[in-house]
Amino acid sequence: MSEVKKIAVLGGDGIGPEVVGEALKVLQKTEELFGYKFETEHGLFGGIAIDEKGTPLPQETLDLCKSADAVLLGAVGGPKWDNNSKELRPETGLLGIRKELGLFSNIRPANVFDCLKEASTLKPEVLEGTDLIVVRELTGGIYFGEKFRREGANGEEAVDTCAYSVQEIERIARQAFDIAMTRGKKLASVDKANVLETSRLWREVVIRVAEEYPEVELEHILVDNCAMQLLRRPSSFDVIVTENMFGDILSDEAAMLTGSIGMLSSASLGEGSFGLYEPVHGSAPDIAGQEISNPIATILSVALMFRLTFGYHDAAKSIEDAVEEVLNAGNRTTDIAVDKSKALSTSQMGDLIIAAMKK
Ligand SMILES: NC(=O)c1ccc[n+]([C@@H]2O[C@H](COP(=O)([O-])OP(=O)(O)OC[C@H]3O[C@@H](n4cnc5c(N)ncnc54)[C@H](O)[C@@H]3O)[C@@H](O)[C@H]2O)c1
Ligand SMILES: CC(C)[C@H](C(=O)O)[C@@H](O)C(=O)O
Ligand SMILES: [Mg+2]
Repeated sequence: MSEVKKIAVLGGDGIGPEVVGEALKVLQKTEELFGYKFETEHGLFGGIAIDEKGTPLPQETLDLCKSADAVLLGAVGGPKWDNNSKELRPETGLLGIRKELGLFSNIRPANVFDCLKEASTLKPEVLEGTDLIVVRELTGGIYFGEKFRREGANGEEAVDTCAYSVQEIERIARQAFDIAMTRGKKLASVDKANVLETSRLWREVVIRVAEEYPEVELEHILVDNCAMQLLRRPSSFDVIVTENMFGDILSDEAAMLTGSIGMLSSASLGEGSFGLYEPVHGSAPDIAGQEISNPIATILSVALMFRLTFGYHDAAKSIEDAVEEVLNAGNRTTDIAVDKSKALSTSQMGDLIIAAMKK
């Protein structure tokens, strides 16, 4: 009998609750197939928490996450809260939870399913063999630097500061090298060292850490060039490590190699096995409530949770194989469909995936 794993479930806003709903079906199917036991507890987070509790990250939600083995998150945000002050923005809760839980490493895999090459805007021959992971630093940089307004020579100015310590760069670099060692032993470190002081330090530290990993082939690449090379030679990348904001942007770009942002899963990790798992996409207000969102990113995030936090590799493989089987059979949600008139709903896609899961 396996021990019960406690999962804090934060549906959030927009399409968050609907994609998380499909992931919960996957948890239930895993219990039936593999005998693993999960206890799920829901928490208010994001815009809905602002509406009901007056803050995007209520203390009880944070306590719930801290008492859990892992967190499953949908997405937060939406136009309703866009003009709120910083404290009352859903996104502030997202940054807060990452910081409070010490989740400095954000792993965003982009592997291209052969049958989805048709959904990508790139030519199939350019995509051939593309399987990369973006390792994004998640609790530092410009997102967390001092921010303020001031009176400048020409009137009001806004200031965002970007800081990185050696220790912050070292730990994310080690994570990325460790991941590269388990894969193709290639690491691209992305920075803007021709302009930014934080990037100069980033490069120095990555070069130092690289001495511990002589087997890994290290490439330094400037972020603007990387954005271009991701579209020109995506299959040449294995692991990409970069700072917070560059990682945010490059991972959305990498999503389009897979066909849709609705395909990209993520794991946010700290020093231990605890992790927060969420799709890379947001709350998609433009399609919220229509039941047409793609639940695969969230379902694949559950597979990441099984692998990285629980060590349930059999169940993770069952999910990944089921997703591939369902896609190979031609099933598509709107975002990845060529013929949109035949697209499935969110729950139809979820149901097909759980039906395809095997022990
Ligand atoms: N982790 C998060 O919670 C997170 C991440 C990104 C954005 N956001 C927030 O979400 C809100 C909307 O942001 P945005 O529109 O820039 O980005 P978004 O990722 O929500 O949507 C971008 C586009 O992708 C589509 N899309 C996203 N997920 C999809 C899915 N699963 N299936 C099909 N199509 C999908 C949307 O319909 C939209 O056209 C903002 O408030 C933003 O701050 C939250
Ligand atoms: C919503 C926003 C704060 C968030 C980020 O920039 O980290 C999102 O874009 C993401 O990628 O998770
Ligand atoms: Mg983002």
